[in-house]
Amino acid sequence: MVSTVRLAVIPGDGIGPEVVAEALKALDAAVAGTEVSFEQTPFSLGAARYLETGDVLTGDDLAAIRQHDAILLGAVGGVPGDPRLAGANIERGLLLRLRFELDHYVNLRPSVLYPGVTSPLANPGDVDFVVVREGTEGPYVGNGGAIRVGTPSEVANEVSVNTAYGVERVVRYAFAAASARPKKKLTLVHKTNVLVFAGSLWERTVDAVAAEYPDVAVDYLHVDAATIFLVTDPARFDVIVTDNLFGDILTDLAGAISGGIGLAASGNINPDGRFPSMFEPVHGSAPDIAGKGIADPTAAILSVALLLDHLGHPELAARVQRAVAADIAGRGDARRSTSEVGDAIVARIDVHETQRI
Ligand SMILES: NC(=O)C1=CN([C@@H]2O[C@H](COP(=O)(O)OP(=O)(O)OC[C@H]3O[C@@H](n4cnc5c(N)ncnc54)[C@H](O)[C@@H]3O)[C@@H](O)[C@H]2O)C=CC1
Ligand SMILES: CC(C)CC(=O)C(=O)O
Ligand SMILES: [Mg+2]
Repeated sequence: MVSTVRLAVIPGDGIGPEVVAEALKALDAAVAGTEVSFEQTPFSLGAARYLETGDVLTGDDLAAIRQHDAILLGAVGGVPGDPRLAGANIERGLLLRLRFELDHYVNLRPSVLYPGVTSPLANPGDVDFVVVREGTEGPYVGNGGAIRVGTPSEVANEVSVNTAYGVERVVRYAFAAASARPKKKLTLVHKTNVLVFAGSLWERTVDAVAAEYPDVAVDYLHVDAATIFLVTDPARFDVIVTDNLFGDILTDLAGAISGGIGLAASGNINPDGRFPSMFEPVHGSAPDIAGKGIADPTAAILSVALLLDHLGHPELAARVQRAVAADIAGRGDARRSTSEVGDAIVARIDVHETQRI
């Protein structure tokens, strides 16, 4: 059946537009010759737009984005500490607002150590796990405030919000994901020994849902210990379920052990399908390398694979993933530009049908 997907494209700031350009080339190649096509609408959003117009995300922007089936985002945010962006809070006003308004309660972040990738770990073993990070609650909701700001007696609060409704739905998603994977293991990561109220809610919810999934082995790690095991024994993980903040931190580490942040893809999923889900690399706008043409676009390209899978085209997703795996296997130490990596992956997507990897 012929289908046209309405795709909102937010290239964003820094290396965002550079990697999104390559991701779109890969998307075109993946759907070429199929009955799936994408109708793209670009949205100019991010720090650059704010500096030009003073707008971060208007009601009209949001309404227009909602009309799409999916979103591809590069990265947003300027140079950390740039005083011109002090009042804007691009990350909260744009990125987090999209995640909250579009109810992206699952932030899905797979980590796979592809053959040929150099991990900084001596013996990484079989790294193939996925972090299911809660995406709409936790300390990122903006529930806080400060008094006596700028004085020696300043007090600043940032409250973590955890609701039974919010925790249960993401835990259910994580169990279903674990049950569908070969290892069938779920690890709750939290800090229940000190964050006792939220920790207890997460623990009780996991225990309750676990009763419905006797096939899934469940364990628990405090987040500090989880960082140890991600480095010493990442193969022990299968599905990690955790809150918004811990998941943010753990997935940069997960990216680093699986070959670098330039390979780490993610999906901000609204599993109910009421709103468009949003796919983006785990990394940020990397102002330190922006404009140099050296950003690795692989994470953005793998985010396209997650997008295709989410839209019900696992065979097209696999086409992209196989091309990436083949490119990675042959990379060696040669440094390539952003577009050279994109072109090489696209070439492998194109030959996919004749040269199965
Ligand atoms: N989803 C998003 O839009 C995110 C936005 N940010 C924003 O991005 C800006 C920069 O944040 P940072 O903390 O520096 O994190 P970052 O992820 O942008 O960069 C961290 C380090 O990783 C490197 N790096 C990142 N992506 C890479 C790639 N594709 N290829 C090669 N190297 C890569 C960078 O050069 C830098 O050395 C900030 O404004 C931050 O708020 C940060 C994380 C996520
Ligand atoms: C604004 C931040 C929450 C973005 C980020 O670092 C992430 O989602 O990984
Ligand atoms: Mg992050």
